[in-house]
Amino acid sequence: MATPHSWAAHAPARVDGAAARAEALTKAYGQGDTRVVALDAVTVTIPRGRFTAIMGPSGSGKSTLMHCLAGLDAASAGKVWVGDTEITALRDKQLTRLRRDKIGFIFQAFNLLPTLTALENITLPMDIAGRKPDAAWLDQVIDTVGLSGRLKHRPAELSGGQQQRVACARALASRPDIVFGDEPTGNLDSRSGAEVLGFLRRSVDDLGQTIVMVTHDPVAAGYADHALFLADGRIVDEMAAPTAEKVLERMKRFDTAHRTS
Ligand SMILES: Nc1ncnc2c1ncn2[C@@H]1O[C@H](COP(=O)(O)OP(=O)(O)OP(=O)(O)O)[C@@H](O)[C@H]1O
Repeated sequence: MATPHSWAAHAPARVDGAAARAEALTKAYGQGDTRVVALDAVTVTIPRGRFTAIMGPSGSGKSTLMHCLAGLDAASAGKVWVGDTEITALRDKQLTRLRRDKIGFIFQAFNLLPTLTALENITLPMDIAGRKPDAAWLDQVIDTVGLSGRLKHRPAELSGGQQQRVACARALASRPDIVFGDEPTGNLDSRSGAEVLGFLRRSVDDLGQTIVMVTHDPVAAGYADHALFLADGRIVDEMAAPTAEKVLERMKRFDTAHRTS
């Protein structure tokens, strides 16, 4: 399977600054004896116009990091910025607006509305926000996801991979600054997963999108420009131009460390 070979080969035109960043980001759940530190003073920068994969063993804090960077979960300490906006300083209403206008989400479950067509699902968040989609951009997104012939179909008439491509198009339709994916291929067979990952890759290369994806799958991480590795709530390693093989090797070292600790 083709995976990106080098960072430079996939560099899009727009690679200026940080799409998001965190400084000493700490997230703890619970109190006293039941307190769990899911993120322990994480400092990280998500580069604009790149595809970043977040990897690590189960329970290492991947989803928590994504949720805090996306403003879905509040930090216990530290600061988070999306673009130039410090989201840890925003009130709920401002945060909701920022999430709606600047961030796209793709989840493991496709979360499509069964009664709406593919096209209606894609434009739903913008319809709710009372915003008109940019027609040229929407055409480009639909073209990139390869759904042009299926826009009138309802989710039940689409394969899992096609449904997730609708969810990808929905995340991109409002032209967000950053798209977060939490195991976006977790419910797909490997062929459908490859389709979705290929689309995410193209949205970075052709549309200049910024993507952050949490995944367990080394093959999925091989589509990214850059992988971050979390363990016990800390970033313990980074890898430029990851390949499935290199990521698998790195993940095996976690297993060994776990067995010997
Ligand atoms: N709502 C919560 N309440 C209490 N503890 C939580 C909560 N959410 C996460 N945790 C704990 O925080 C730690 C990090 O969880 P997180 O879901 O971020 O890990 P992960 O790397 O995404 O795991 P997985 O790969 O299994 O999805 C874990 O120990 C988890 O049990």
